Amino acid sequence: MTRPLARVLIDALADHGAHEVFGIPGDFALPFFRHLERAADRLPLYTLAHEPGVGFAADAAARWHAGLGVACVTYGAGALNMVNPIAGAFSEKSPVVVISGAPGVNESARGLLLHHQAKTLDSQLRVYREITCDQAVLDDPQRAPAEIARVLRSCREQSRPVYIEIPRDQVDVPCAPVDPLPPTPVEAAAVDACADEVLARLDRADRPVLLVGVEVRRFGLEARVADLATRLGIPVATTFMGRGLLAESAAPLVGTYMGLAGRPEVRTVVEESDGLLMLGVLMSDTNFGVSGERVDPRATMLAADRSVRVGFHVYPGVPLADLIDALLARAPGPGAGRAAPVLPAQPDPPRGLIADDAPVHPRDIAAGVNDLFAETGPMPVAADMGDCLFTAMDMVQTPLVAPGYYATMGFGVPAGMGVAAASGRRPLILVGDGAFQMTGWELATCARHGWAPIVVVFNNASWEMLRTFQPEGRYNDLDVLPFARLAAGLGGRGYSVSTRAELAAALREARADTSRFQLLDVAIARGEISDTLARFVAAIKQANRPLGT
Ligand SMILES: Cc1ncc(Cc2c([C@H](C)O)sc(CCOP(=O)(O)OP(=O)(O)O)c2C)c(N)n1
Ligand SMILES: [Mg+2]
Repeated sequence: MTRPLARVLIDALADHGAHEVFGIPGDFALPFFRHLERAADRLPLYTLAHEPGVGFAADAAARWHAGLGVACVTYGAGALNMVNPIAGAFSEKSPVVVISGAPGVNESARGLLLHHQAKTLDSQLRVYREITCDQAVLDDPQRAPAEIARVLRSCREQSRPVYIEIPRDQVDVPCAPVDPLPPTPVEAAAVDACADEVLARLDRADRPVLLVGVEVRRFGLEARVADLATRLGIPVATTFMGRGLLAESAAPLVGTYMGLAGRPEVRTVVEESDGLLMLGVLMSDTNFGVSGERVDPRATMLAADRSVRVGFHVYPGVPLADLIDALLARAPGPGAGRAAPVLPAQPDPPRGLIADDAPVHPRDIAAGVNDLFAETGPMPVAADMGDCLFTAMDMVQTPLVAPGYYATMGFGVPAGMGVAAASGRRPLILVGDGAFQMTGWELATCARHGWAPIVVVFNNASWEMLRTFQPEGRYNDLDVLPFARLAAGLGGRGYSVSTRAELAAALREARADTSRFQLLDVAIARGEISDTLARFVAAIKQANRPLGT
């Protein structure tokens, strides 16, 4: 039984784990949006104001669901506007499906240059080939079902964005339904051999450690990894991007590894391990760039990107989930493994904000948020790039979406809205004044979707993180903007905060008002940065200092 191609694609997205669509239409996408609007019962459509926001929201929704995020845009001006968010999703292994409208199959035959066209009609496809793991152009309804099945399986299995282009004259063409493909075959003997060798190395090690990263979250493996660590009796650390993983479990968690920028006791455990098993970790500079000692590759094993490197050799085609299941099948029963490791004490996150007339420091925001969460329960958090992200490290562990590796600004506000759509919960958004000026205006779309996030703007009138690297740069001076006053015009409620007492009161009132978004415009003096950012910058400077200095 055939249905219009657009509806076949929408059903396939839902069948592969999509829960909603974020988008902005255009004339090349209008026919597809007509079907989207009719299919709202399967996939609700949320429109935003600017395509970067669409991409960030879809990325955050994908992370929240550990499923597919969907970003639907028009050809050219729309899709090319969204390149940065999708590049970030690729870097941070977020499974976003980009759907772009396109000129009709025969439109190019007229020999005219088409509006929104860049260099050539397939320039956009070539750009997206660089930031997605698979692509399809649905210009043939006979091949479309197989193309969609292939691309959506790639998205799920690789946890990376994919690109689907749908010419506007193909949207209503009759098309057969999509049969989801079976998982890509895995060589069981390779998985067994790999698991045997990994376990043997862990058994031989005096100081084995698990380091868990972003893929554990993306593939929904947190409970299995917690069980594995507990049964093996091996301490577990998370990477900067993996922060929050296992926080709710009984696993022997030592904390977040941030090299010289993190707690020395965590650094010691990781860097002095003689059997480091890294599960789903990105070998990035933000995870390892400020390491005290370079981890010894002979003592490390890395399972990521569907392969496992053990020392200097690699087992290709071994997905993380298959390895973890094989290790669990071999692990000793509960309590039969090594004696539970002695763990360094976890520091208490700052609490007890002193509500006085002192100016606000980033650590006061962490304390105020921790007090709030203790009182009324935790909220999911979306953080932008800047000191707000480093301050989030001092907040109690709650689900956090942030550009921890790709490090793009502009992520925070639209990502918080994506979490609101995906979770149905009220998020807390942390954003600097610089990043707010990029995508903060998306808050104006909250009212039509019924979202009421609490937004804390770290307003130091500065690109302060850059100033820590290059203090003499006057270009880091930004204007003091009245964000609280602007909030009302965008449909929200604003609070001007310049003292700790005003911060405490604003957090309480904002939490109580669920009628619209709440924006706390918190004045912070230039030069006042979180302790974590201060350590990170010092570590970067130390790690990058010229040899011999
Ligand atoms: C889209 C984009 N443009 C530029 C940058 C570079 C950059 C940073 C990173 C290093 O690449 S941090 C930073 C300043 C952020 O200012 P603000 O949001 O006010 O936060 P804070 O004052 O806390 O620093 C910039 C411009 C970036 N990360 N992302
Ligand atoms: Mg700033």
